[in-house]
Amino acid sequence: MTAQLINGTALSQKIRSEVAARAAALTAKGVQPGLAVILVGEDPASSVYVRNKVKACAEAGLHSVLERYDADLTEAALLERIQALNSNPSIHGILVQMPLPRHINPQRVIETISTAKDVDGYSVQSAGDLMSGLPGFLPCTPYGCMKLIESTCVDLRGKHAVVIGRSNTVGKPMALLLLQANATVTVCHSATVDLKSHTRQADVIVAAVGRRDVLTADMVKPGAVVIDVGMNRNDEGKLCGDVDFEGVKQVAGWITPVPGGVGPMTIAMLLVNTLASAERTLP
Ligand SMILES: Nc1nc2c(c(=O)[nH]1)N[C@@H](CN(C=O)c1ccc(C(=O)N[C@@H](CCC(=O)O)C(=O)O)cc1)CN2
Ligand SMILES: [Mg+2]
Repeated sequence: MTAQLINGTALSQKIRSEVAARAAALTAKGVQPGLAVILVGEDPASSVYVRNKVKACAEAGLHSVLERYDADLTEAALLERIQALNSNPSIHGILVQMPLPRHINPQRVIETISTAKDVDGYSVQSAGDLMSGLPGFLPCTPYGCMKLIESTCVDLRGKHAVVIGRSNTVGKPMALLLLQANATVTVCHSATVDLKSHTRQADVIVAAVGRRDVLTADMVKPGAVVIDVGMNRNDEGKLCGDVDFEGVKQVAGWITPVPGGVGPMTIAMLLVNTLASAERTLP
């Protein structure tokens, strides 16, 4: 058996076209959705991601501003910039690219972003909204993973989903979203005893650890849906996920590749959130 590929690049393109159509309609009503992207420092990967976000905005008809600062920007100066963007009516979403330099407290930064503009869905309020089933911005990566799972047409109701990883940005919100979709959810992590005994029972596995080969073929039930959030480098320096793709695709029913799976969906869902934020400003 060979798994069917879940193509995140194709799905993200489709979502971005839908965003473009809705953004055009909103712009015609006098509200062009606007995103502010803040990058502090010179991290090469982060520079690529913010460039891709700005480009994705332009392609979908969203207006964006990119603010780049040197790595020695003070936390106070960054908070001041965020406050200015909070009160700028042409900006509907504010995003501070992570990771930040070590002298800046990321939680303080995130909490300074107005909840109404927290399109990364990282704030305590957004997390609480998700926890409570209230409307709010969903964090882009787990939101994208849900869209990838939906695209398989596998009904999550009553299914066993195993999330490997418990980060605030992926693992925990992922578990809540799967729960909301009526799956039975297990969260595994670094202290989990016998990870394989859990994953072997799973109909859906989301691997979000940040370490390659966390999930191998012997750990997967035949036919399972496997979503790989990892972004690592193999011995040849090639990008790879947390899943042993070549092995697991022989067993799984569906699988996301890296690259071309979850990554592109993160940016697509950022556009969805920014558009939704702008739509909320209409009377
Ligand atoms: N404020 C935020 N910071 C960070 C986030 C985030 O959602 N908000 N997520 C990551 C980085 N990230 C977006 O910011 C991101 C990472 C990867 C991709 C992506 O498309 N990856 C490609 C491969 C790219 C490559 O070749 O290097 C893929 O998987 O196909 C998009 C967005 C951390 N920081
Ligand atoms: Mg807040």
